[in-house]
Amino acid sequence: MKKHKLSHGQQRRVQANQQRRLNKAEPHTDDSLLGPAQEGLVISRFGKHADIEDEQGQIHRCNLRRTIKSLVTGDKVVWRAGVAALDGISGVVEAVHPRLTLLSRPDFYDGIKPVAANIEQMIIVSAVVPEFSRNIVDRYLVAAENVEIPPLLLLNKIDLLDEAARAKLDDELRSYEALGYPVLCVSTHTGEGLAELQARLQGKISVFVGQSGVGKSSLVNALMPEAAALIGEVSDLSGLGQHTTTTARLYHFPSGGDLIDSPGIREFALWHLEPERVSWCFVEFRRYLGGCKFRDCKHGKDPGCLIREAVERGDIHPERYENYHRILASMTEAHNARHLNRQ
Ligand SMILES: Nc1nc2c(ncn2[C@@H]2O[C@H](COP(=O)(O)OP(=O)(O)OP(=O)(O)O)[C@@H](O)[C@H]2O)c(=O)[nH]1
Ligand SMILES: [Zn+2]
Repeated sequence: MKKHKLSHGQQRRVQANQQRRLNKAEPHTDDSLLGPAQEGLVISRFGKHADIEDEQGQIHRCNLRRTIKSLVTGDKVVWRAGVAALDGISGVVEAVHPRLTLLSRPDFYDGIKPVAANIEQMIIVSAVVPEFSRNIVDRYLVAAENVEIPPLLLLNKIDLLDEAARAKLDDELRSYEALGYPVLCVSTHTGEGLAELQARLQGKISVFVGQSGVGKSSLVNALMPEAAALIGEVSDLSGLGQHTTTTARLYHFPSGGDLIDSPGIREFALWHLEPERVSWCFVEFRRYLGGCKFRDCKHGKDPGCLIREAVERGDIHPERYENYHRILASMTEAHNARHLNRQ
């Protein structure tokens, strides 16, 4: 779509409106009444406010300084407490610390929208029934590699497998462990593997991602019974009435570690990446990248392709190679479909 140009008069009006909005966003707090600067953690962000947890675990609803360009759940901040005002606001966020990681999603208006910061572990949940899907797992692994958040493969509903099926699955899983990915089999029904999962959650911020029906809600329920009911609902501590259905929220597991969750995060998926990036996201391809005979090698039938040769030698799993091409093909298809829609 073509953007049309604004006249000078229109531009001035747009600027004046923006300024008015900014003025409104400025905290009505009197700086002389603010306490000393302290560290905090963003539990949730909505509109012009954020719930900040202090180092004692207390939550304060804060305004944001105008200088803050972006603030999301999981951000570590510097903030100052103020006198609780009638509207429930009791502090100001002054600055945001640099982020270790950032999860974003495509946004219709802004292109891409940040959703959560500082996630340290992406738990890719899949179910072993109707069957374990390498293709889905590989797509999520690419998504995790792309945002550079270490993944953990979690196979749920393990109670539904008999011994033979379990042995077959273990073979498949060993090929992922060989790539350096940790793998864990659990059952929220029998409790198998949950203690090990709790150990894996310690000391970091995790997210659960995976397709509908794999058991993410059951997992949250099993690990955090009292918070599960809240997730995806309105978080409204002050009665301000903002609906935050899609806002991500940070929860503490009673057994240690943190979870950032929202319906949007659970559906986190792979969107368009450049083909070179997809190749890089297949960790076992990295050592060969740049070494193929042709610089623009598509790693298909091209002569002198190091990656295909590695598959033929048995150094790369044939299904990983197949899924790599499937991912590229589905991206091209989606890209072409979008392009057609725009014409
Ligand atoms: N047999 C078995 N069934 C399970 C297990 N965990 C979850 N389920 C069942 O799987 C179904 C889906 O579980 P949910 O927890 O709702 O899955 P979800 O991933 O949250 O799905 P959405 O809410 O659709 O995103 C439910 O019927 C659960 O009872 C398990 O360990 N074993
Ligand atoms: Zn190649």
